[in-house]
Amino acid sequence: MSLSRLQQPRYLQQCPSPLSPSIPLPCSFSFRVSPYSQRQRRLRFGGHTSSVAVCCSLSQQQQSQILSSVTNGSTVSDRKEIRLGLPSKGRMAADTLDLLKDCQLSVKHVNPRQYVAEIPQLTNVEVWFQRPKDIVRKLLSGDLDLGIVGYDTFSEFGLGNEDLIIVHDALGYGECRLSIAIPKYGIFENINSLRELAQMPQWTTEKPLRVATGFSHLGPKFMKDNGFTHVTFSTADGALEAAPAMGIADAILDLVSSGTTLKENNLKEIEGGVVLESQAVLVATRKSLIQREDVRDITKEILERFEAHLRAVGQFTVTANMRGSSTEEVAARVLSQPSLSGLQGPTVSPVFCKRDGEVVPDFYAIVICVPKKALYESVQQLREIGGSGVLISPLTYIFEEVTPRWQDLLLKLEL
Ligand SMILES: Nc1ncnc2c1ncn2[C@@H]1O[C@H](COP(=O)(O)OP(=O)(O)OP(=O)(O)O)[C@@H](O)[C@H]1O
Ligand SMILES: O=P(O)(O)OC[C@H]1O[C@H](OP(=O)(O)OP(=O)(O)O)[C@H](O)[C@@H]1O
Repeated sequence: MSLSRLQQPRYLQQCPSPLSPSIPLPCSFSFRVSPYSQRQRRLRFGGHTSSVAVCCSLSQQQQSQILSSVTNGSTVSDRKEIRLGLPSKGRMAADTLDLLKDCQLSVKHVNPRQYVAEIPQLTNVEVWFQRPKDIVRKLLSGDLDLGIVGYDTFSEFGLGNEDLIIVHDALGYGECRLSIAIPKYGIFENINSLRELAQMPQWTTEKPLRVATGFSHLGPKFMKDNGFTHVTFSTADGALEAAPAMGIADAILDLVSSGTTLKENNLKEIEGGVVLESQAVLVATRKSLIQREDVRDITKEILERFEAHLRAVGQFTVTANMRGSSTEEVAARVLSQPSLSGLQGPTVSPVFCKRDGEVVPDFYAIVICVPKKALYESVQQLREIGGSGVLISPLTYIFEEVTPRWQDLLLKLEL
């Protein structure tokens, strides 16, 4: 499909305005950077600090209102094209494009100010660049068929809706965890677990535990599931780590990857405080997959490419020469070594030469895949059993006979 067609206003008219945020939370911080360490969170509100706590637990009624508002969008059968949502900016954007490129699915993005692009290898697929949370909302409303987001965003904005299906749960980037953190000092000095935090006598109806978080769905649910009765939540668009030091919150619930931001703000994680582990995932809507064969075909192709690439990323191909009496004898020697069994066992091929006018096997060439982590160990084991001329090459794709995640998906769809 040519971009010129995509640029026509019809598409822009078809694309609905973004849904309102799933949870209307009135409070957000604006801040300017002060001359402290980059990861220290100091917020300034025109020279004054402000203390705001907004209770944002969701009632059942609110949740069902949100769900019905997001599921009443356009139906998938209205559209002929297949829409894939990709993060428009932020941490996930570049890595997502890199993954697609590594799978020979480069996105052709002619104009960086436009939010629509194409993947020439995928017929009839429109790429829409959106904020991760909007990708999830638009999957729910039926305005996207497929999307790539962090599992945290999927869980927070997907609200457990069964129409969203994770097609690939481990795309290998955007790794982080959603975790509770508390100050290292003061009344929290000796608190090291969620249980201890819940049991602190300080939390009462009048003075509940105040948690600052951007995860207004997962936060209250997690705390309730873990026995916190006296707890309120406040929110902000970033720099949550500043909230305890500012006196706005007692604890925070935020994403952590290296842990540097917590450390530099005198905060610590606690045992049992991880709500979820996250990385980038490929999501599709059940409706699109069930109703449209072309969506299933494209999903299968993307999934197969992802699986083949990601399987290959951790492996090297190793070839070596070896003397021996037969292919079976050489194979047995290779298999006697723990790191040399490859993905399905070694390939052993005779290398022929002409001796006294006769064509005979001179030596054997073996080919195996070895995990990158076990490379040196494997080379040593090969040498021990007589391997020579060891060649190592990177692997690009490993296509298996079947794609396990595709089989799982068909089962989930009952197809
Ligand atoms: N250390 C980290 N902190 C935050 N997000 C991380 C981290 N490591 C990986 N991620 C992933 O990146 C995503 C954040 O991406 P991005 O910066 O675009 O989001 P955002 O700031 O939440 O989006 P928005 O600007 O739309 O509110 C997270 O949802 C998570 O999946
Ligand atoms: O464990 P670390 O590696 O230190 O990363 C964690 C920090 O990264 C994210 O913030 P980000 O940098 O995206 O800025 P934000 O606070 O404005 O969202 C997140 O909200 C944490 O603050």
